[in-house]
Amino acid sequence: VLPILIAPHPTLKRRADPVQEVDDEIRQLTEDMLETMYDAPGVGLAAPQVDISKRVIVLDCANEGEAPQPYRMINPELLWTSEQPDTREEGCLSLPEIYADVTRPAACKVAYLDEQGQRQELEAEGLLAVCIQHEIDHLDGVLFVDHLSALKRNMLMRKLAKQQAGKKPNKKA
Ligand SMILES: O=C(O)C[C@@H](Cc1ccccc1)[C@H](O)SCc1ccccc1
Ligand SMILES: [Zn+2]
Repeated sequence: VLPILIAPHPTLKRRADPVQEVDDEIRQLTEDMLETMYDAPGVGLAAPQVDISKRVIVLDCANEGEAPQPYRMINPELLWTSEQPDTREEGCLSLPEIYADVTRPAACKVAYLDEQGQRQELEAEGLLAVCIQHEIDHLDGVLFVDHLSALKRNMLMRKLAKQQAGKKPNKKA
């Protein structure tokens, strides 16, 4: 299980680098990320969240009790997003206990390389579409709070800072 970065952190605001070759190191990274995601638990995870600035995301939006449906996406790109919007309360493993309604295209189509380096295309709607867009945002240094008004974002980031201050033992003490 890899440590997940908590915002604010420079890696979370940086544009991640494309993967040049899908090799064993990248395949190991996707497995480590899936293990970390399931442990959190979450339905998605982007490499910058574990302090690796590479365009790699993993997701599994299967419901409890359903068979897992893990996706490993390398260099994912949105080919198409629907005009039709959808609003859903989002959270983020890098913004613990922060939730807000975010409006995004309800459906999307993504192209990516799978763990064998094969080009795949996937059309998604519902939670899967939201998750894909939320994770690709991470690769571009965008957090879900960046889709909110400055007022709301600042309020939520102050709440996060206060919450995190309360947690970390003061080294000096
Ligand atoms: O931090 C992340 O990127 C993982 C998020 C992805 C996500 C956020 C909002 C909506 C869809 C996906 C985590 O999965 S947040 C935890 C969670 C768990 C179940 C359902 C929704 C969010
Ligand atoms: Zn997130």
